[in-house]
Amino acid sequence: MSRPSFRFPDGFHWGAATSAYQIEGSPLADGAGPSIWQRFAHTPGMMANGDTGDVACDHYRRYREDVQLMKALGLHGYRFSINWARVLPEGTGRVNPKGLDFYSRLVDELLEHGIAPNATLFHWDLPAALDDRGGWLNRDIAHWFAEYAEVMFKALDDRVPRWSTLNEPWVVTDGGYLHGALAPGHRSKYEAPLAAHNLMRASGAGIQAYRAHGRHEIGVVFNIEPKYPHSDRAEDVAATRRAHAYMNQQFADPALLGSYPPELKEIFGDAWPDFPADDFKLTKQKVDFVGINYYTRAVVKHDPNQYPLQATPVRQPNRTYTETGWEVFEQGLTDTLTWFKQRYGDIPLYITENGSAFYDPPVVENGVLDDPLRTSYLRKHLGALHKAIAAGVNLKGYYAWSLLDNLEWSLGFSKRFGLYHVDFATQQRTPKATAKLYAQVIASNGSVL
Ligand SMILES: N=[N+]=NCCCCNC(=O)[C@@H]1[C@H]2[C@H](O)[C@@H](O)[C@H](O)[C@@H](CO)[C@@H]12
Repeated sequence: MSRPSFRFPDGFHWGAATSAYQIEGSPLADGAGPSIWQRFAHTPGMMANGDTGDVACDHYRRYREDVQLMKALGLHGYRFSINWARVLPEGTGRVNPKGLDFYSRLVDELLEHGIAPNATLFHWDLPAALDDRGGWLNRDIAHWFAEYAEVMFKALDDRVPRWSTLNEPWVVTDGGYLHGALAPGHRSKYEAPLAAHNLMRASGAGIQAYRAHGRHEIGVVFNIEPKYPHSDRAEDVAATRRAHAYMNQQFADPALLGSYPPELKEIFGDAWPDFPADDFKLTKQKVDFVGINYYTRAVVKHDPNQYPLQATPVRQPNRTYTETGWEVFEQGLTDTLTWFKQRYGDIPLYITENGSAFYDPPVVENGVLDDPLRTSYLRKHLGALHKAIAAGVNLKGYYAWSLLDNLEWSLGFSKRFGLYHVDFATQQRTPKATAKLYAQVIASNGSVL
């Protein structure tokens, strides 16, 4: 029987992704202001092993070397984020030319090597100066973000073909405002919905600014984690519906439908504000694409003690789990994409992040570090993409998470997602077997799978 062909559509865009605080290092160099992650990482007890982004992958200084790694993979594009506080040290007003210059040099280096820049304006590292003024809890942040976005568009839109306003607003509010595990470390059921709403107001204002100044494409990036009921009991089905609305609709609905799902009022009760109707004229903007970050699924059961969802994930027997505790479940990627199209219409989609953290014994043969579990994850999830495309999903590209092993936020450097291994003591980059496979996938547009 002939092997199934996994050839992807002509022109399919293959990339890799990173984010500023996770790889750059030098967080306060050349006039940069502190971000909330610079502040959070230096707060005792917040970071595994006391790890910080002070050095990380030293990308701020080694970016030319890292562009060579991208070129070696044959990447079509590179998704990176901009540290807002490098460019606007106080978050608004004064522009730091050296901060802007770093991103201009990075973009030029990418273009020189035929790699399309894909810039994310906000990947969690809010300027600390804005957090001091209320941050995502202050409705003025929609204007602060639009001002920052306009500075970036005027500086780089001549060379950056694709922009995203936000990366994964759900993680910002769930981790940073409800549970407190991420910066800025708040724990409030009243703050989380306000932050979520202002994130989407800001995203809308950023898109409006792009329509006035930009010439290419802008979108927004959501993490979507499909939810499956643990049983067909009504309480488990209802818990699954709540979990789905909370993670997968809370941000896409105001952005793409101009409303919130009713489950959010059910979840937050008196903590769910009555938002002004006019706000949805701002949150809902035409997007040129949506980025979807997919990692895993959740099997959900009712749990009256779990706050605020009254739902909890159920670990599945006889399944492979990654180092971050995420089940390898590639069917969830296909299901996510077909669901997204069914709910929001035929919007061009990119997988803007997909990858896995596994422990790899440091066995290097012929200059390559073997990582069979990560390679298997990639193969399975690219196969799942192919199924979604065959089902009619308008998928334009895929960005592997991540180019480099990097700072996995409060989990530190121990969770390694990179196509390239990083020895953080020496900063030596070493390709993993998954990098070699990915390069073959790109060169053959998927046919090698
Ligand atoms: N339970 N559970 N569920 C899965 C929910 C995942 C939420 N976290 C992400 O998606 C983050 C995204 C982030 O952009 C990147 O900066 C992170 O390094 C990766 C890896 O963690 C992923």
